[in-house]
Amino acid sequence: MTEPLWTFEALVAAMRGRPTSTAAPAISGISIDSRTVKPGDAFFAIRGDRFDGHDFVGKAAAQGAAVAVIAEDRLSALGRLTIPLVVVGDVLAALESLGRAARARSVAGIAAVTGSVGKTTTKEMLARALAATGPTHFSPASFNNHWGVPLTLARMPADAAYAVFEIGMNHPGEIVPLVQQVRPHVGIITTIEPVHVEFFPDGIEGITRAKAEIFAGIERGGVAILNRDNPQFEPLALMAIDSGVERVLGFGENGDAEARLTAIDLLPDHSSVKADILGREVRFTIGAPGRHLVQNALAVLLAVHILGGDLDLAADSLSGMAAPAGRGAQHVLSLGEGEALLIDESYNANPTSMRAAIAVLAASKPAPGGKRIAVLGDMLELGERSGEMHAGLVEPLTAAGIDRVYCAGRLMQALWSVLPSDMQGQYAETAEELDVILGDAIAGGDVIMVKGSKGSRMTPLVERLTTRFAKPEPDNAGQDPEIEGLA
Ligand SMILES: CC(=O)N[C@H]1[C@@H](OP(=O)(O)OP(=O)(O)OC[C@H]2O[C@@H](n3ccc(=O)[nH]c3=O)[C@H](O)[C@@H]2O)O[C@H](CO)[C@@H](O)[C@@H]1O[C@H](C)C(=O)N[C@@H](C)C(=O)N[C@H](CCC(=O)N[C@@H](CCC[C@@H](N)C(=O)O)C(=O)O)C(=O)O
Ligand SMILES: Nc1ncnc2c1ncn2[C@@H]1O[C@H](COP(=O)(O)OP(=O)(O)OP(=O)(O)O)[C@@H](O)[C@H]1O
Ligand SMILES: C[C@@H](N)C(=O)N[C@H](C)C(=O)O
Repeated sequence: MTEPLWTFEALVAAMRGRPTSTAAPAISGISIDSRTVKPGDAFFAIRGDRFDGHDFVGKAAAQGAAVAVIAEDRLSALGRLTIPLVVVGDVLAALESLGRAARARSVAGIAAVTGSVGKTTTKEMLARALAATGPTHFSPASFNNHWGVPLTLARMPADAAYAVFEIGMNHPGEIVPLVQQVRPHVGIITTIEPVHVEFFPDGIEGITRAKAEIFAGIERGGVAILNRDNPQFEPLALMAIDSGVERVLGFGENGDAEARLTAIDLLPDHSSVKADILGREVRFTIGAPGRHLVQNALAVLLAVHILGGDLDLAADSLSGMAAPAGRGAQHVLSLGEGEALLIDESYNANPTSMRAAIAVLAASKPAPGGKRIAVLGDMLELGERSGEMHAGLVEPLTAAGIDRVYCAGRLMQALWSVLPSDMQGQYAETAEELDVILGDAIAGGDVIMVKGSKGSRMTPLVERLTTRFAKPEPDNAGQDPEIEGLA
C-alpha cells in the first residue's frame, strides 16, 4: 500500500488546528477548489478575490473530499457537514504551515525558479530533466504566488527525490515570504527584463532587486544560477553574495558561463545544442523551437548537475519536451484546402517574450505559397513607456520578414500605426473581433503565431480557431492536439 500524503494526525499537528472529529481519514491530496477536488483530498477553504471557499465546503465533501480545513469565524455558519473538519484561525496561514511541514520532512533536492520571463517553461523543463533520475514533484501550471507556492509545497510527497517550484511576483516584497517557505538548494533567475514595469517606478533596477529576493531563502551551502548574458548578471551576483549565497554560477553564451553554449542549430521544430556544463561536454536536442528555450535549457542542466541528477539522462529527456500550452504549443488547423500551423503564445506578452516568439515564427517554414502571420494583442503592465514598447515591435517584425500582422487592442494601435502597409493585415479593437477576420484570412500552408498578455484575451481566440478548424476525426482520436502538434 502506498503511504498517504498526510495522515490526519500529521495534518492537524502541522497546522495546530482543532479537529471536530476523532475520525482519521488518510489524505491523498490537497485542494483549494471544489471544482477540481478529488476523493481523499483535504479541502482548504480559501478566501479569494471573488469567492469564499467556505461557500463550497459542502460541494467539496460531496465530491469526496476527506477533510475540510476551515476558519473558526465561519464554523457556526457552515451547518452540518458529512466530513471531519479542522478548524484554524486563518486558512491560508494553515496551508502555509502545512507547506512548511512538508518542506521540513523532505529529503528532496529542491530548486526554485524565478525571472521576468521563462519561469514556467524552465520549471517544466527542469522537472522533466530531474524526473529522468528520480521522482520529482513540481508546481502545476504557473502556481507561483501566495496561494500557488504553499499549495504546491503542501502537496509534496515525503519521498520525492527532487522538487521544482516556480516563484513569481509583480510587486516588490512578494518573493521573500515564498522563497522562505520553499528553502531551495538551488535558486534560478532566468533573466531580468522590463516586465510588470508599471509596478516598478525605478524600472530594471527595481525589478532586479525584487528578483534578488530569491537569495533570501536559498539554503546554506546552496547555489544561485544566473543568466550570464543578461546585463543584470553582475549586480545580481553581488546581491547573492551579500545575501550569504556561497556559490554563484552563470549560464549563457558568455565565455565565463559555467553552463556555456558552444554550438547551436535552430530549426523550425526543434534545436540541436552543444554545451559545456561545468567542464563536461553535453550534446542534446530540445523538442521545441526557439533560442530562448536553449537559454532555459542551459540553466536546467546546470541545476540538474548541482542537485546530483544524471546529466546525460537529463540532456536526453529534453528531446521529448513540447512547449507548454500558451507558451509556444503548436496546433494543426485543418482549412479544407490544406493545413496551417498555429503557434499558441497567448499566455503572456512583454517586449522580451514577443521578440522570442517572433524569432520562432521567423524560423518556421510555411508550405509553398503560405505566409508567416503574427496576431498580436496588447502587452499589459508596461507603464509609461508602453506606447514606445508596442511601436518598437515593428523592428523585429520587419527584420524577421513576417508577411502579415494582425493587431487587437487599444495599446496595439501604437504598433499598427507604424507598420509598413504591405505588412498590415487588419486592426480590431478586441481579440474577439479577429475571429471572423482571421477565419477568412488564413489559408493552408500558413504559420500563424498568436500572442498577447493574458488580459488581452488572445487565449479564447486560439481556442475558437482550434475548435473551428480542428482536424477531423479519426486523425485526432484519443490524442492531445498539443502533444500531437509539430512541437
Ligand atoms: C485562490 C485561487 O486559486 N483562485 C482561483 C479560482 O478563482 P475564482 O475565480 O474561483 O475566485 P476566488 O479566487 O475568489 O475563489 C476563492 C476560493 O474559492 C474557491 N472556489 C471558487 C468557486 C467554486 O466553485 N469552488 C471553489 O472552491 C477557489 O478555488 C478559491 O480557492 O479559480 C480561477 C479559475 O480556475 C483561478 O484562476 C484562480 O487562481 C488565482 C488567480 C491564483 O492566483 N491561483 C494560484 C493557485 C496560482 O498560483 N495561479 C497561477 C497564476 C499566478 C500568477 O498570475 N502569478 C503572477 C505573479 C504573482 C503576482 C501576485 N502579486 C498575485 O497577484 O498573485 C505572474 O505574473 O505569474 C496559475 O493559475 O497558473
Ligand atoms: N528565456 C526566455 N527569454 C525570452 N523569452 C522567453 C524565455 N522563456 C520563455 N520565453 C517566452 O515567454 C513566454 C512566457 O514563458 P513562461 O510562461 O515560461 O514565462 P513566465 O515567466 O512563467 O511567465 P508568467 O510570469 O506570465 O507566468 C513564452 O511563451 C516565450 O514566448
Ligand atoms: C498572466 C500573468 N502571469 C502575467 O505575466 N501577466 C503579464 C502582464 C502578461 O500577461 O504578459
